[in-house]
Amino acid sequence: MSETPIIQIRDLTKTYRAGDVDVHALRGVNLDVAKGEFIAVVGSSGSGKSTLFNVLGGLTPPTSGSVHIGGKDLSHMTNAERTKLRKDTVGFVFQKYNLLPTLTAEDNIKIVKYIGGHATSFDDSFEEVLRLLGIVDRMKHKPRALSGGQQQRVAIARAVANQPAILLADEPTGNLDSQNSAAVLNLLKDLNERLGQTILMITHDPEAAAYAHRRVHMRDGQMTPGAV
Ligand SMILES: Nc1ncnc2c1ncn2[C@@H]1O[C@H](COP(=O)(O)OP(=O)(O)OP(=O)(O)O)[C@@H](O)[C@H]1O
Repeated sequence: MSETPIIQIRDLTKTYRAGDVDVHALRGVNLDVAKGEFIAVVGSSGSGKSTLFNVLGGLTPPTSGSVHIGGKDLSHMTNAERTKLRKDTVGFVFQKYNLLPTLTAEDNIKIVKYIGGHATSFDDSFEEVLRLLGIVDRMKHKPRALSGGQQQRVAIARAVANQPAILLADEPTGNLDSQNSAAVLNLLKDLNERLGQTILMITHDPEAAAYAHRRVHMRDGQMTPGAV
């Protein structure tokens, strides 16, 4: 029995207006992502990868085409609906960890829950996530007292704190040495395999892409499939 894909993208276009010039960042992208997949999005600089993530994450509206996440159509959402999508359905991890320097690791993670109006203490299932990420004993530290790899793990914990339907990771190992990169990639793999987290990850690194089940290529705003 085949389930409806958690992400369905059809004929998606995004055109930016830069002065008098139209920049066609996405030119008809089609993609289905099954629940529980881990997909690497690869492609040269300027091919449209970040634009695709910005549309999927509700940060920017598409120009045409459709995007369904968990059955909801993003292309016709109001700004308020897109904000809700960002809060409830999508988790983001970036190359820069974007942690608040004055807050402890614990509060950096919990802030998502405060904003979301949810519980202010970690429940048992989230303690499991923290254990998986290997940061239980780092919760009282501020970001400057953590290594880059540890900061990225805190950022990942924050991204999955609300149990998002999809996790979007944009070059999550771009700032890390090879040892920390491997640790972060193994954690993403664990989140995927043990908790069934659906993950899309942009990367320039073929070794990072090899952690995914499937690799898709962006080129000039279009997508071509590719095997890992
Ligand atoms: N806000 C914007 N206004 C105008 N043009 C933009 C904007 N954002 C992106 N672009 C253009 O859209 C195209 C796709 O950019 P995008 O950032 O999506 O590519 P990318 O594949 O993520 O690149 P990189 O790997 O360098 O991050 C590029 O030509 C870029 O210059």
